[in-house]
Amino acid sequence: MVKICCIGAGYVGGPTMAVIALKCPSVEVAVVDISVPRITAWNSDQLPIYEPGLDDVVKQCRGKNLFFSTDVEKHVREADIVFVSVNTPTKTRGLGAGKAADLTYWESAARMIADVSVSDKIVVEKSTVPVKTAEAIEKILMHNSKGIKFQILSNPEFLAEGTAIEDLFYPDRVLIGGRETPEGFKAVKALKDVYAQWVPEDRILTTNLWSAELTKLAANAFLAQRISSVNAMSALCEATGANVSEVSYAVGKDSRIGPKFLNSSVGFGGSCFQKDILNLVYICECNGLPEVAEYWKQVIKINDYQKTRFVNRIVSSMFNTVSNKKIAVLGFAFKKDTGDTRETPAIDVCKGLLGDKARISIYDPQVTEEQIQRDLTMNKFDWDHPIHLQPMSPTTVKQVSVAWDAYAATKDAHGICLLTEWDEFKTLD
Ligand SMILES: NC(=O)c1ccc[n+]([C@@H]2O[C@H](COP(=O)([O-])OP(=O)(O)OC[C@H]3O[C@@H](n4cnc5c(N)ncnc54)[C@H](O)[C@@H]3O)[C@@H](O)[C@H]2O)c1
Ligand SMILES: O=c1ccn([C@@H]2O[C@H](COP(=O)(O)OP(=O)(O)O[C@H]3O[C@H](CO)[C@@H](O)[C@H](O)[C@H]3O)[C@@H](O)[C@H]2O)c(=O)[nH]1
Repeated sequence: MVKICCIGAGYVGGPTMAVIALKCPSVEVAVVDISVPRITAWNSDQLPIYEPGLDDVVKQCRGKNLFFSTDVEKHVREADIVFVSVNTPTKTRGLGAGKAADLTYWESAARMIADVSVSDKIVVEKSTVPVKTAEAIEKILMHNSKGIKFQILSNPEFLAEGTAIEDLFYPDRVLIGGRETPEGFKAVKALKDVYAQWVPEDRILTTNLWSAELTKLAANAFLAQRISSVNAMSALCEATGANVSEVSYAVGKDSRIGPKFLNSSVGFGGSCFQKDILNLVYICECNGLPEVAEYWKQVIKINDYQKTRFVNRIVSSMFNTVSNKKIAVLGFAFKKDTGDTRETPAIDVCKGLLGDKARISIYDPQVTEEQIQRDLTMNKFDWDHPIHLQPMSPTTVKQVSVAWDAYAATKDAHGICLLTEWDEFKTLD
């Protein structure tokens, strides 16, 4: 029986491994994490993340061929294939701060794999990493002096939150990059055999390591660029009387452009787009490509501009002040069907309104008051570290209250900000 171990039981590791376990009954899958509360939650009826369809998949396999554990070393030692799906946050200090990926957690996982292994293994990069990371990981693993052989593969994940299970069941593509050597090809085939149990062969792409690593950053940059393009257009629409929904619909009808990812918004959020583009920008700069870096930086600048523009429009339309006015915020998650608030535009909008002394009443069907208060008091990029390493916020923002439904949040409000497109908001009175 093939044994898989995944280090990191987060938004990617949990759902991805649950689907592998479901689709490959002959594979034993262990998902391990240093966070005890997270693993406890994965083993309970209240999973640590909200994702449609996930409960059902986990219930079908947990205890059979899917296990969640904090015994990281034991499961790594026993595995044939080790996925690494740990945090790769934006660096907050030192060289490349504010842009480069912080590979602390990745490196410590790689060193642990090297230390505890007693047999050859395939190590799979599931986290999003800078191009050429595999080279560094190889160095760490190969210098183990025990004669154990490791093959490194890059298998970036393209799932989107809120549709993770659907995306994993029917992926547009699965990408596997490996070394172009006989051992590399053999490792690629071993991983391909796992996915081939439910993904059609023509959707499993194999490339060299660097292409796979870079494709992940490129795909996110292209997606985010579409949103910044339509959001930039929304500013011009508002200035001219054009309607951005009509414009984007008509533009998307061109089959060369296509209709997806053309919804204008308060700006994109989520743990990936900004982080991955900043990382791409840094890589371009390090490779002596300042023009290319500048080009991608603009995607982030427009995103920040859109969030600021939204706040400014609210304030200017309310006699240039929201001081002591009650503003209702409907939706705090970065998109519908998730409780994830990482880099949600709601944080910037709320902070902007608080800067003008508004009173804010927030309702989101999946986000707790505790999370909202943490988000509004946390420093930039602190959110992307393992939970037990995040700073606890000693204070709460007094002008912010959290309501139990949309009507309570909007009662007596001077203005309403609709920040997440939850379906339940469509049918409100
Ligand atoms: N969230 C997404 O939609 C998504 C999609 C594709 C790719 N990614 C990438 O996947 C990676 C993981 O993202 P995520 O959203 O699942 O993050 P996450 O924070 O939800 O999960 C990461 C987990 O790794 C654990 N961890 C960190 N260091 C560890 C170690 N040394 N040993 C064991 N466990 C450790 C943390 O405790 C945490 O539970 C990131 O690189 C991200 O960019 C994310
Ligand atoms: O037309 C659109 C589409 C999306 N968004 C916003 O963009 C953000 C990101 O949305 P989405 O891409 O659907 O969710 P993520 O879970 O962040 O998924 C992205 O980031 C993941 C992590 O790398 C990748 O795996 C996915 O392929 C990629 O879609 C959200 O704030 C959305 O509201 C828009 O503003 N307009």
